[in-house]
Amino acid sequence: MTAQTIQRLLLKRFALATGTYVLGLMLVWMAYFTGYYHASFFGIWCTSVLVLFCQAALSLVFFGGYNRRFKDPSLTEFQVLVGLGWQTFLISHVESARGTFLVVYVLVLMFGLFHLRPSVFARCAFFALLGFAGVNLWDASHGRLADPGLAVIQTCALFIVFSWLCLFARFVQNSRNRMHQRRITLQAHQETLRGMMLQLEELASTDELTNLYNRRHFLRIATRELEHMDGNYTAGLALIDLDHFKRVNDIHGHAAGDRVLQMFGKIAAQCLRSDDILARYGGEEFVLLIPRCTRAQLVDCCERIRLAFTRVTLPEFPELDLSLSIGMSVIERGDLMDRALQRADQSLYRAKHQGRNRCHGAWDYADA
Ligand SMILES: Nc1nc2c(ncn2[C@@H]2O[C@H](COP(=O)(O)OP(=O)(O)OP(=O)(O)O)[C@@H](O)[C@H]2O)c(=O)[nH]1
Repeated sequence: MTAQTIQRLLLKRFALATGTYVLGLMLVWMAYFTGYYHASFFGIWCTSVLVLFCQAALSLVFFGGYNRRFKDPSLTEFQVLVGLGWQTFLISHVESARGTFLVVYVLVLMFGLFHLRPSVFARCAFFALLGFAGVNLWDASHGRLADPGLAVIQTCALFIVFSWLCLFARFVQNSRNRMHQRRITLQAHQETLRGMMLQLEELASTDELTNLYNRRHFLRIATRELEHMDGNYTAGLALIDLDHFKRVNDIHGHAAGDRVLQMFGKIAAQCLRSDDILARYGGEEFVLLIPRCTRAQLVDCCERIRLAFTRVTLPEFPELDLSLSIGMSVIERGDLMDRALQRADQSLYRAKHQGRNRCHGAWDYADA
């Protein structure tokens, strides 16, 4: 959850609390007009203004984002304590209706049930009980408590309800912790799965001998590249085939052949830019796609690869004489990959038949 989403939730919660205060005040005024709230009109008016003023000040804190500077940006404990303070103040002004207003204690504490740590919640409940008992004791000491027995029963009832709420708060907190733990475990599993997916994708797209892309992956990304091709540019395609590779295998063994294939991958990659796409097309044949490339640039690049490969030496096979042939084709916007590959293949065929160790472009024949 982002900080913004959390703040939006906190604002909603604060608005809910303010709405509850307004309803509470309406209840107090009803109690006043029905004769159950004992205060002067000025007194109840001042209390109402003060309650609304407190909420207005808190709204400045929340809507100004200052709540984020606190360790607990929801300011739940503070809000609950303020609510309990007002409730105790209300209780001290009602006598026969005191029992009716007890339910407001539960309402205020419910506000902190899901957010406060069990110990903090218990502290708030204790504060509420102390307030209620204190008001009754104060009234008793001033001879104003009409029914002391009822006050004792009410205090005991509050104690039982608060104890139950404390247990419930602990249960809620434990459930939340368990869910949090599960979410973390789930996230860790997701990370592992994502890593495994990446590994699988890499395995499925890479030729394990040369570490180059395989044919399937090349066709996928090359086709995508052609689809997004800019009409102002052409792309270069080359089919590269190692010359007399069968001989390498036959004379020096399969391991030597493998080393040569790996060497080619390394050497060719050194001659290319990072966005050029080189792949093993099959056996000792490779394919290269150079995005945004002119005919001249394609020839330059292929010649560079050809010459670099002829200079390759393997210390364990010093007598190896390596070369390769390349068939090239330029792709324009709207061209099909299959057709471009066919042109490059025909050029490669000609390069082979004209003596190998050379690069041939499809345009050489098209223009002729
Ligand atoms: N060592 C090794 N050899 C391979 C691999 N894949 C294909 N080959 C061999 O590559 C050789 C290809 O031979 P040919 O298709 O006759 O081609 P060539 O000998 O290079 O002849 P030209 O292409 O006409 O120059 C075969 O002997 C295959 O066994 C591989 O992964 N490792």
